[in-house]
Amino acid sequence: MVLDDLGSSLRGTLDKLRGQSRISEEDVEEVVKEIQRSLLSADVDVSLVMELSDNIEERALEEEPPAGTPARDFVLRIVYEELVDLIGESTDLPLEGQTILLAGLQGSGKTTSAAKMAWWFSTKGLRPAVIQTDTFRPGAYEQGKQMAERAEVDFYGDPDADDPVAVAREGLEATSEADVHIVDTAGRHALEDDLIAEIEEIEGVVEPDTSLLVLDAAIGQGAKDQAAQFDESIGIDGVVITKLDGTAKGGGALAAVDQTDSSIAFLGTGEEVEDVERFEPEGFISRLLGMGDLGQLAERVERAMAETGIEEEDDWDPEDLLSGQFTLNDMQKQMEAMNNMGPLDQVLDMIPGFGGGIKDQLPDDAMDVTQDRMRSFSVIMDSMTDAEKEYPRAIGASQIERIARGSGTSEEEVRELLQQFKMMEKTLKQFQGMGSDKEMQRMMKQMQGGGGGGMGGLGGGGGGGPFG
Ligand SMILES: Nc1nc2c(ncn2[C@@H]2O[C@H](COP(=O)(O)OP(=O)(O)OP(=O)(O)O)[C@@H](O)[C@H]2O)c(=O)[nH]1
Repeated sequence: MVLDDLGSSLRGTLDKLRGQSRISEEDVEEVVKEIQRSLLSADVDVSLVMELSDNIEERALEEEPPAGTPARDFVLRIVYEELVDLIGESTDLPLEGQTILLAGLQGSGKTTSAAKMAWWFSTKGLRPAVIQTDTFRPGAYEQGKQMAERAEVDFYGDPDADDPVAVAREGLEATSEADVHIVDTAGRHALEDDLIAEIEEIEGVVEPDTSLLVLDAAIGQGAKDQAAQFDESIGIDGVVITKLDGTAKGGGALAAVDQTDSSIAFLGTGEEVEDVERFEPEGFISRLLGMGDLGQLAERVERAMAETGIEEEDDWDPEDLLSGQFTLNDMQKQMEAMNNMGPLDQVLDMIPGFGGGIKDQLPDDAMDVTQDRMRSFSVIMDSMTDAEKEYPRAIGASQIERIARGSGTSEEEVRELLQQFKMMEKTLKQFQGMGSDKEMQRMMKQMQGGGGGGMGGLGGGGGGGPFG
């Protein structure tokens, strides 16, 4: 993830300010250096880094912290505001009928992103269609068609055509019932004149509401020139950063955003159609700074529940993870849903207060429930009584023996299940009171509004002793 490194290094630096009420010039310098180091190693353009760090330095030294605000919170608020300012708002994409044109170099991820975005719009209740105008790359038609099938959205393309402009025109007609049209275009190795002329023609026919530049997160400094050229020919309104699952960088894309004076629309985080996130600057930066991002978590949970078949009335949301209301009876459902949400590591990062060090104190396998283990757990649970599932702590040796016999497993496996339950319960209890949606909003308000009090959840404050 872009700037992933920034969160942990910055937290370390900021933690040194804990307990201080005033901030010295050296402290500010250290924070600023840490930010520069992280941003530069994520390929962020040098001039952007300098601008950001100058602003932070100036404000931290010149602004007067509101009375009673600890130095750490004050600096953190400035860093947060300046990062929001640098990264900007998310590209405006209203949830209504519109046409989106995708541009980018070969292999940047346009075809994949077209299907992902269409999928995203479909989850918002719209009817999207993908129009594949890439008549240049053999296989683009088939790939686009398959991805659109996976996303369960309309698709138009013509494998035998050689005029992309005609395909664009026919595609819009053929998919006139769709609300959102996403027009994929051909990429070339580099920006060649014929590519530019072609995309200008397509743009003329399609008349997009929004033109997005698709960039591979690993692009680095080259992003700037590319963005400038596309911007000049068709006008770029936003950027889609792809392959963020494969690199810790992505800063190059920020230069493209800056160059085109645009914003980030979507982030691509994998090869599947669901591996897409609408870019949300506040959530993104909160996550980056270790404040968690409950918005994203809620969206993932919603999706995971749909896949697991957990009904709405089961009422399982991230708050349940934080509330400590946890029995063996529902552990199974939660494990399945969690498994569907992706690596638990990432999920935990989204919970406020969790990014800040507590996770590092957990044994590696604390919550590592593989599918095999889950299967064997569910066989064991089938041999338990309802009361045992409600109150697993009351299960004694003779019951363990009975359950093992009944489920055709060993006593050791039953103990392992109970151990897992205890670990999860204990871990979840640690979150209790550390963060909730309201708490998160309160923290954000404090950061934005400059109220006193502490950023309680940050830096892994509360929690009590984890596993020994
Ligand atoms: N891991 C990962 N792979 C991605 C992502 N987005 C795209 N890819 C992969 O990157 C490769 C290129 O993606 P395409 O969507 O074909 O790129 P394109 O820009 O349409 O390529 P051209 O049609 O040749 O211009 C494919 O193998 C995709 O599966 C992503 O977010 N993560």
